[in-house]
Amino acid sequence: MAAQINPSILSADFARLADEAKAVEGADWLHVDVMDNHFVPNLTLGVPVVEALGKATDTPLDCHLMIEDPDRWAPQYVEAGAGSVTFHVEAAAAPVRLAREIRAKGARASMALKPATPIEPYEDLLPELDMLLVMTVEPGFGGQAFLDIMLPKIRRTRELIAKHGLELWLQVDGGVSAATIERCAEAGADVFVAGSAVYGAEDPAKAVQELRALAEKATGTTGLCGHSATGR
Ligand SMILES: O=C(CO)[C@@H](O)[C@H](O)COP(=O)(O)O
Ligand SMILES: [Co+2]
Repeated sequence: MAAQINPSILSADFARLADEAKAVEGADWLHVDVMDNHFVPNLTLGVPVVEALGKATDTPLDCHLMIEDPDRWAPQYVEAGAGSVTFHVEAAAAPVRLAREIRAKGARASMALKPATPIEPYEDLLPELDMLLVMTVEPGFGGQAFLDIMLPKIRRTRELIAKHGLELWLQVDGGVSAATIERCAEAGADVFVAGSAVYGAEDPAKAVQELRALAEKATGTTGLCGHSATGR
C-alpha cells in the first residue's frame, strides 16, 4: 500500500491545535500522543482534547496512548472519535481483550512496543490487531534521535506479519525524518509518525508530501505489502 504519514501533534503549537491540525490536512492520520506522567515522564492531553480535535479536522485521529491502565481508558478514546487507538503492551493487563473491545467499538486496534520490548512473545496476538507500533525512541518526548538498532525489530515484525498472511499495518514512531524514513520503509514499515520533521518544517503540508515520496521511493512501489490503504 502507499506509505502513510501521520504528523504528531505533540510537536505542534498547543495554543493553536485546530489550526495546526488543518495545516497537515493532506496527511493520512493525525497522530495524537496521550501521556499521563506515569507510564512516561510527561503529561500532554486527554479525552476532551481528542474530542475537540476530532471536530476541528477531517483527518482521522491516530491516538497513541502512553498511559497506565489502558484497559480502562482506551475505549473512551474510541468514544471520543479516534479512528485508531494504540495501547502499550507493557501497560495492558489483558491486551487481547482490549484489542477486541477497541475493534468492537469501531476503531482500529493497535499495540505498541517500547524499544526494549521484543516482538516474538506477542506473535500470537498479531491477528487481533490492525496495526503494530515499533517505537524508535523511548516514549515520552518528541525531537529525540532515531534508534537505528530498532531496524532489525521492524524487519522481524514484517516477517511475522507476512508469515501469518495478515493485513496489519506496521508503524514506526520517533525520530522519523527525511534522514531516517527510507531505512524504516526498507525494513518494512508502512505507517510513519513524524512530529518535529513535519511541524518543525516551514511548510508542514509539503513536509508530509516529501516524507511520503521518500518512503515510496525506498520501497520502489505502492502496494508493496499488498494490503488495504483504507480503514478496517
Ligand atoms: O510518541 C512519541 C514520543 O513518545 C512520538 O509520537 C513523538 O511525538 C514523535 O516526535 P518526533 O520524534 O517525530 O519529533
Ligand atoms: Co507517538
